[in-house]
Amino acid sequence: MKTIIALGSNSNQEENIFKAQTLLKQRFEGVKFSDAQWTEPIGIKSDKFLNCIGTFDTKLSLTQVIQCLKEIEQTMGDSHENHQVGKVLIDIDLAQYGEKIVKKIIWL
Ligand SMILES: Nc1nc2c(c(=O)[nH]1)N=C(CO)CN2
Repeated sequence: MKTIIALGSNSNQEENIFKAQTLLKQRFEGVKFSDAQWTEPIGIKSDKFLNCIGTFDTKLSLTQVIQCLKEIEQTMGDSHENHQVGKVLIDIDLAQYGEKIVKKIIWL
């Protein structure tokens, strides 16, 4: 299934986006990334976000893809506690799975 994901970080941004891209390449063969772009934080007071989009083709189900993205976030140390204080180490959202829009990307 053709899949679109959105990556974002507002803390140690360049390093965290790079690390997430590396982990995603290990999990999803052939994943391609857009250039990363700096964006103003939306909905929270924080440092700027570094955002990018990833696309890949997968045989995994929608639930499995979401689970896999969550595991990568956790591996990188992202947590609810950090989010509560406005710190997003890494956010990897499933935006589109096949024809299904799973989540609107707010910063686009
Ligand atoms: N510009 C921008 N703003 C955000 C983003 C994001 O990725 N980019 N993610 C959020 C939730 O994690 C909240 N606000």
